[in-house]
Amino acid sequence: MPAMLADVFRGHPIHLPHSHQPDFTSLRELPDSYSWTPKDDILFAAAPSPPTAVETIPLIDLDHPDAANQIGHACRTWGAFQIANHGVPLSLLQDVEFLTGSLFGLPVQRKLKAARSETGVSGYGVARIASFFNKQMWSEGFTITGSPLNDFRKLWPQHHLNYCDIVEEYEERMKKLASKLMWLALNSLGVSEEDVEWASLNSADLSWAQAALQLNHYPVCPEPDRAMGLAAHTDSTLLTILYQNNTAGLQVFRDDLGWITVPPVPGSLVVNVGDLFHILSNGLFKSVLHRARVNQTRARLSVAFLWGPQSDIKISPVSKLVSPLESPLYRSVTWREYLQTKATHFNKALSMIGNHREE
Ligand SMILES: C=C1C[C@]23C[C@@]1(O)CC[C@H]2[C@@]12CCC[C@@](C)(C(=O)O1)[C@H]2[C@@H]3C(=O)O
Ligand SMILES: O=C(O)CCC(=O)C(=O)O
Ligand SMILES: [Fe+2]
Repeated sequence: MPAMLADVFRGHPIHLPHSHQPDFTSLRELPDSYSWTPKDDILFAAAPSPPTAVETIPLIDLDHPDAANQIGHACRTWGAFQIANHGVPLSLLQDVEFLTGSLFGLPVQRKLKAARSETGVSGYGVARIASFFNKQMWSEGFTITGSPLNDFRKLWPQHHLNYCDIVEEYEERMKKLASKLMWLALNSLGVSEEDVEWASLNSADLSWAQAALQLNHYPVCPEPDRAMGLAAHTDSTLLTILYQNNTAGLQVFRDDLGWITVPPVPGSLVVNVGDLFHILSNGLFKSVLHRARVNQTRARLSVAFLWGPQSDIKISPVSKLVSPLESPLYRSVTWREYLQTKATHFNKALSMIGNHREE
């Protein structure tokens, strides 16, 4: 029985005050505990892109004959891109958005019945990275790993089965899409299935992979310029596929450009390179630093499909991508070890896996 994501934080309890969430809707002013300054996050005030900025992550049509190269280029330059013609039915995206809105619209006491435990992954609460910041984030989240049945029964005693079906179908579609994207990106580097033996059993067998679904809600905020929806982070995944409702808020960071907003494109999905893909590609693909801002007029919802290998598979740079005269940039690591390193060292985790830490 492979170790599952749900066990990953058993030895890493974290105390987060899920139950002290304010009633976001009733606040006219931002409480001090939600007011961020550059002292709370050094990149908080880093150059935001002007509203007229033309540059943002590329939108790639998966039906385009050159899609693999476009994906490879986006992974090397931005670590993120949007996709159209991805094959996930619009009706399913709408169902997932409806489920997410309905979940966060429940009374807080009901949501707390499914609160995430201190050592758990699944359930309702603030993002796990909240423990690294002095200020609170203007958001609430719900994480799903494995079957959501038990949690959903507590949330919707009558309709939980319908919602479970939606999650199951969404995860099924997402895992096929994630695998397709991974191979398109790797193929663009000349890496094929024989070069990654743990993932190459046969392309229809995705049992080497696992995932978590993170639902996010960013309520309308009275003072968005001082608030933070989800603080800057990279995902620990191979790839993350993100659905955002029709409300801007996601930003990606580029050293040369600062924070760049990712405009919502109806029906499209955002793809982020995660830290494990950065490691696998020996640093050629960049795991993207991203965050979510909030606004004064429209609540924002997002759904992140966080995808990686089974917890005990060792990920190391593909040997074809390491020059014969150099050692790999990263040592090998399982997703379990990496999540645990991240739980303790947050954004330093990737450099801690590096083989050249003194540089
Ligand atoms: C598999 C996982 C990735 C994640 C930690 C988790 O165990 C489940 C939630 C994921 C999430 C979503 C919001 C941002 C993030 C950094 C966090 O705090 O929880 C990611 C984690 C991650 O990618 O490291
Ligand atoms: O809400 C967003 O746009 C970002 C969400 C995110 O980064 C995450 O869930 O990991
Ligand atoms: Fe993220």
